Amino acid sequence: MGDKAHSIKQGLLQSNELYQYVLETSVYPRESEHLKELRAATQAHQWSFYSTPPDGGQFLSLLLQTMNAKKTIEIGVYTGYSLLLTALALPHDGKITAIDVDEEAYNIGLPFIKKAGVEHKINFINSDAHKVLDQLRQDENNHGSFDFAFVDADKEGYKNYHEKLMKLVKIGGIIAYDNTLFYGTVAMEEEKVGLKRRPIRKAVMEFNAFIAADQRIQISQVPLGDGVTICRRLN
Ligand SMILES: C[S@@+](CC[C@H](N)C(=O)[O-])C[C@H]1O[C@@H](n2cnc3c(N)ncnc32)[C@H](O)[C@@H]1O
Ligand SMILES: O=c1cc(-c2ccc(O)cc2)oc2c(O)c(O)ccc12
Repeated sequence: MGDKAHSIKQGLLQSNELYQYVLETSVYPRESEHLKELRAATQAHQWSFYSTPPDGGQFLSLLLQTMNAKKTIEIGVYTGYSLLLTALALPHDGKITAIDVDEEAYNIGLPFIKKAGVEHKINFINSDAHKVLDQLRQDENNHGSFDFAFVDADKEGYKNYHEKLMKLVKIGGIIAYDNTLFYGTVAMEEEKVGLKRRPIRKAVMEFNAFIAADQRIQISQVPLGDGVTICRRLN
């Protein structure tokens, strides 16, 4: 179900055919039915392109399970594709703090989260994530307590999120940032990028340079989905 949902996009690959090949060979056959259903329900929504692409999602799921993540934080939930894949990847007693200003979008995905039997792992906070991170930081018990963070919200806020998350994620923990190649616009001349995308492209480019210079983390720029940068906290 919903396997054509991403057929109009080629992601960052050379061709649509190659992207379809990856999806149909390696991703869709292994995607949970709950994720397929949530993805299909999201298609009717006006910002369905916000949803984490299934190939990027599959990678995050592998990462979460490889590192035995138990306590995670997600900034930018939308209808919950990345949230549901995280909840499915965590153990039964895993916990996710999920933050978004848009509760209506979350309610579109919630029935699928419930059907998958993983709602108990999720603490959804309907608020501005910058404020929530400030509140979490005020309690020292939260310092170094998260195994994993996924950031997929306001791209202009990524630098700010990074400083706050560096306190909350444990040494050896992972912070994953989505859209760090932003449709490939980061490598395009500004004049060739549509006006609407320019401010986000600029913010993403500044963030990429900033993160590359941060010696407190190890990084890898993964060209999956819309580009995901994986950061491991070193100290
Ligand atoms: C790209 S979508 C997230 C997609 C989601 N990860 C998924 O897989 O479907 C970005 C979300 O960030 C939320 N957002 C933007 N700025 C925010 C902020 N300052 N605090 C909390 N949520 C924010 C938006 O409401 C939107 O739902
Ligand atoms: O085109 C977008 C825009 C955003 C975006 C920009 C600013 C915000 O405050 C929130 C979201 O996010 C996107 C995204 O995550 C994606 O996967 C594709 C496109 C966009």
